[in-house]
Amino acid sequence: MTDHTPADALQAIDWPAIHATLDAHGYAVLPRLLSTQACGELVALYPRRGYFRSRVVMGRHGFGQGEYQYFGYPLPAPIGALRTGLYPRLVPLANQWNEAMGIDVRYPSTHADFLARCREAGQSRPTPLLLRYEAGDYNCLHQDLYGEHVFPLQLAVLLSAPGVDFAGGEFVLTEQRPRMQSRAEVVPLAQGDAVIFAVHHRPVQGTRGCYRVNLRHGVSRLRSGSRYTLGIIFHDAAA
Ligand SMILES: O=C(O)CCC(=O)C(=O)O
Ligand SMILES: [Fe+2]
Repeated sequence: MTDHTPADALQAIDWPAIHATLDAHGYAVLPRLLSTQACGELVALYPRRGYFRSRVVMGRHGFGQGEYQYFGYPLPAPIGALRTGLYPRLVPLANQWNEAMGIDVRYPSTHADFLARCREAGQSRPTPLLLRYEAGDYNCLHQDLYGEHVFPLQLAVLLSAPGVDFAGGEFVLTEQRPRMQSRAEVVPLAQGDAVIFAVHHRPVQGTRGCYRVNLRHGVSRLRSGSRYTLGIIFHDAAA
């Protein structure tokens, strides 16, 4: 979508189809959400420390191997626009999921109002991030929970070109169903593709009513090259 703004790209998406896919599988891919050029511009931010509030070396925390940096406020324009523009498209599904899971929380229709709710609970630090993996690096299965307030869907955009910039490094999701063994799903992504996925859990309709499955996501080991990702999480983090 080289000549389109993020707002145009979001406008062109068939959201009912995305919601149906998220309901069925817990994740959905938005092909070519970002152009090759936009991906390159985001990767180029990585060494520019002024954009970021903190850097995490994953190996120091047992999170895997590789590193990531959280953006500070104000977010770079394309990231802020994506976060603000995506949120209202996901609210109807987030509210349906909570209703189906018997969770009382409902989400306000604008991201500004949801961030205000986060802030009142002490969650005021921005969570969008850039991740960088080199050969041998990986991201252990995890959930991006940063406090009491959680928006149930998040997004990751692959900024590098698989097969060109790197090999291996697949995006992986696992689902743990109650009293059952976990199931893994590998999500093939091209450069600029985004995957929307459940942060924590999602409802699944069974023969005897609705149950919750617990999701985790991570990245398999990079065989070679380097791989960058943009992560967009809608709740902010506690200090
Ligand atoms: O690098 C990836 O594909 C996964 C990034 C991630 O864990 C996230 O965006 O929350
Ligand atoms: Fe994550």
